[in-house]
Amino acid sequence: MNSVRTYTYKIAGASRLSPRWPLPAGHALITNRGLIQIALSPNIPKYTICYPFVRRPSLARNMSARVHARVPIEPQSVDAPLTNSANFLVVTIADASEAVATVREVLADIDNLAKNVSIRDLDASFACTVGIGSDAWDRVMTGLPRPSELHPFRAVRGQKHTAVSTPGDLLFHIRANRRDLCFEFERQLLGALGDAVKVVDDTEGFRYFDVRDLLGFVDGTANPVGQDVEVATLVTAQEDAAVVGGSYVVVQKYVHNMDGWNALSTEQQEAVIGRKKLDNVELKDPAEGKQQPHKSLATIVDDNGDVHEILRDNMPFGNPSKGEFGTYFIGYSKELWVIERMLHRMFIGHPPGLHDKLLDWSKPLTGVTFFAPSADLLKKLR
Ligand code: HEM
Repeated sequence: MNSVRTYTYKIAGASRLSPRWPLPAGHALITNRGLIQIALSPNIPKYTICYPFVRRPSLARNMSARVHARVPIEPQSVDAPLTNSANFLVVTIADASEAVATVREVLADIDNLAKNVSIRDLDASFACTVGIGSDAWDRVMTGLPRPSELHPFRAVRGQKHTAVSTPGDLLFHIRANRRDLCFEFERQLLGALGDAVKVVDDTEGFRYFDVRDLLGFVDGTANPVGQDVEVATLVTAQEDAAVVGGSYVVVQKYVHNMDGWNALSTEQQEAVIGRKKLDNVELKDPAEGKQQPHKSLATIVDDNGDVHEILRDNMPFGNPSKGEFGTYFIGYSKELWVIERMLHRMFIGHPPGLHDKLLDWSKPLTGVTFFAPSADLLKKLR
């Protein structure tokens, strides 16, 4: 992947220069939306002001003073660490205009609601990320910019399996190392929302042994780490200057046919996933045109050879007494098309017809797309 990173800051009274991409390393660009983007190579520290500015060095001199007063755009806690417990709460918003007003109030104040709970154990890595669905965006975020790629989840119909599209206006991805913190936050949140919303799904996820899913495989290994998390998940001005710092979020609640899965040999299961079960070592990809494992179908390489990563925070869920065993898939990306292409390759197959065999034992019950705006954009609801 390209090693040049682009950071975006809000600055006061920015002037206008027409965007020119890609921005070379060590160059900065002032956009017409009051944002400055600075492309840095790894050997230039993050907060250095870089010269020359694109096109107009005289403007650069004027701007440098203002850049010192920059305020980094604050994302939501998309990059929160993997935790032991989580709730994936999906709700729809009632029709009444008072309902929208209540939702706006609660979302604008969500950081304070989170503080109520997180302070009670600062080591528990409590975080809540709010996602807003396509239809709800125009109702809730009135007067604020709309993410350019945001649209309702598009069902993907393969020959054998379908990625269904289901309702959902808001997602609350609640995470903590303590179940009681997730519970308490959800209690306060739903209390504040009252009958402005209707819960369509609330899945309680738990960490299972060494980060394994209920199929027995370590899940999350190929996630980006360190600075690559931000690169994979947060929209920059290159993708969409209006919603910088936000992230697309796709969720799907899968249930597994455990009897069928357990009837396979370990080698058959490993061929489905593309990794060894015990030590998690990656298997070699089969030849092009042959049945591909899950991990290869979910790897997106563009025409330039760049890999487009996403951040997953999948969680097992279930209830043995009801025969329920599942994986809640959640993927964050700065580009919605990346997750959509993964789904296409999984359900239609690559080549078409050779779908992801994981689906023969995993059925999605839901499918919803959201956009998690930056924390700054949420505060604009105040
Ligand atoms: C039943 C649901 C699913 C299960 C149990 C599951 C499990 C796994 C496992 C065990 C791995 C290999 C280890 C790792 O890198 O994490 C993996 C990789 C991956 N999965 Fe899934 N997955 C599921 C659904 C999905 C969906 C719906 C997507 C995307 C739309 C997805 C995207 C990925 C990606 C991007 C990788 C890493 C590929 C790589 O670069 O090696 N997964 N998954």
